[in-house]
Amino acid sequence: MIEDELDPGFADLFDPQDRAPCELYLISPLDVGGDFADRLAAALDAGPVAAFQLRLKGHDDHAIARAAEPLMKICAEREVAFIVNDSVSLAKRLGADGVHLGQGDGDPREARAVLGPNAQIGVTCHDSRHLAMEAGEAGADYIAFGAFFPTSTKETSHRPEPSILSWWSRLFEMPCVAIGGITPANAKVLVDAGADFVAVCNAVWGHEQGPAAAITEFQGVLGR
Ligand SMILES: Cc1ncc(COP(=O)(O)OP(=O)(O)O)c(N)n1
Ligand SMILES: Cc1ncsc1CCOP(=O)(O)O
Ligand SMILES: [Mg+2]
Repeated sequence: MIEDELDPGFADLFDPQDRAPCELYLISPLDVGGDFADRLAAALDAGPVAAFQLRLKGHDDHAIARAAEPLMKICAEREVAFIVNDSVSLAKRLGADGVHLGQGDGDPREARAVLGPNAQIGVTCHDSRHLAMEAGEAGADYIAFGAFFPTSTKETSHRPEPSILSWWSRLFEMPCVAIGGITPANAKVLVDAGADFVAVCNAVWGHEQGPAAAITEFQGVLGR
């Protein structure tokens, strides 16, 4: 595989185990109505969370902006980064901390020009080392690999091996996010491989005992 040939062989340049502890990156459910604001607050109060991504589909910007307002406040009060999925213009309009871009969601360079130097810009890289290096060159702040495990949250067609996280974290300081079907029961392999963040949706919002219980369970497996 051509991408494997890009590995220059500096296998132990950085040890993934020496990186900062892995942190939680929460992805919103598609419906943030009803009591979701209370559920978000409960989740964020249950343990450290680095970032929350508002991931809504099929709504116009006005509706997303209305939904975002109380959630942004909850995040800001707890110093949790508020990331908008898909839309640079919406991230700008909301004054969000950053934007997450898929491969079809726009160019990180244009996002930087619009959002400025302090914005967090993340880029989906599926299972591709090539896309990850491209995103790094384009000025991304983090790259995301996935889906590592089966998920019903999104249709996915890429299934990286955890070793892609080790490869990345040995060579680059830029943080890498692992996403896709991650639960407290399967996260450890990604943490040990070098994930800087695990991005999670269903394991938190769909947890039988509620989101706070999920956050507590994740805390038990995020240490290296
Ligand atoms: C942290 C993180 N990683 C990956 C994705 C997926 O982004 P994308 O490929 O654009 O798919 P959608 O989420 O837009 O359906 C993400 N949102 N966040
Ligand atoms: C948005 C996204 N991108 C790749 S997998 C995925 C879904 C993550 O949600 P879950 O943690 O429920 O699998
Ligand atoms: Mg997208």
